[in-house]
Amino acid sequence: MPGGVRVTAELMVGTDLAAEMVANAATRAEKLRESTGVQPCLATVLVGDGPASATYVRMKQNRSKKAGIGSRSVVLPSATTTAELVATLTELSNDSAVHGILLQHPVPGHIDERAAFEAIDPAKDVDGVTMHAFAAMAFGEPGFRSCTPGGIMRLLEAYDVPISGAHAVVIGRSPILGKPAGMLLLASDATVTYTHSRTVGLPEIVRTADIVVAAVGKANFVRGDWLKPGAVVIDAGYNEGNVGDVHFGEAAAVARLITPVPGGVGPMTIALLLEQTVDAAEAQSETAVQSVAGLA
Ligand SMILES: Nc1nc2c(c(=O)[nH]1)N[C@@H](CN(C=O)c1ccc(C(=O)N[C@@H](CCC(=O)O)C(=O)O)cc1)CN2
Repeated sequence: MPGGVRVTAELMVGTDLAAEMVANAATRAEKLRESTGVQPCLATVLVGDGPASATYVRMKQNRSKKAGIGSRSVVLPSATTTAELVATLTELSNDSAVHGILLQHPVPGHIDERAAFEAIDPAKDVDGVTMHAFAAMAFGEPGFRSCTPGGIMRLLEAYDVPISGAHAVVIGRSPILGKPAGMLLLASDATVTYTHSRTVGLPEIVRTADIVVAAVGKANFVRGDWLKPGAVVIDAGYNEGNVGDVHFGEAAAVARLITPVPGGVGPMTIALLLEQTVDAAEAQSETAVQSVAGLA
């Protein structure tokens, strides 16, 4: 928690809710193992040696392990080509012992990340990065959610934030965060404004928001005087040193509700990943049973 600041906003804490979700996923994983002998398994794919990405992947593996979810770790060199990465993801997609696949974002710049994401079988896309998952989010249909955006929606729900009719301003348009976050908010009947690096007059636009989702990857980027008093502020930033995209001290004096960094959106991201891995394992073992019975 950022120290020494005057906080008038209520904190939207993700840690407890995330812990509940992980405990629930662990119970379901255990039940599945007892009833079918199947242990949910998440394959993580990391390309290159970026220390932050390596840390996040390790966190995902450690938390999987604690929840009784198996993990398969694939680490590829920075020079990996798009074709090689696609081949790895296709192989994992065809491996019946793997139920969920996560390709850590970002991949090195020479790789076509969209082509790589699309090599993930939608049934194993527990990180919600394929176009299939995006369409389900956009149309409000069931399916895997991108983990941070899905986690944000759970937090908004847990804190009874009215979404229908609210003006939500999303800052950032990354494929794993800003874009799907806007789609999920739209599917819940918010009026959504996407903003990004080419947006003109960003502070004025943000000042009209009832809900602000900051997902730019720039530490302390959103200032207190950009916010409408009483706004709900979701800080989805994960910058070096555990600093968010929102200037917490300034924003917490203006907002009604605000997520802290750390302890806000971050833990929800991993909790949803584990929950969706168990969802995938349950669905795949059900399909396997049906196919043995000649029903699938
Ligand atoms: N394929 C994906 N790539 C990336 C994603 C993603 O969801 N899918 N998200 C981001 C970062 N990220 C996971 O990869 C991530 C960042 C931070 C946290 C987190 O829990 N942070 C803690 C603080 C860190 C700590 O406890 O040491 C917090 O906010 O409380 C989780 C996930 C990038 N790429």
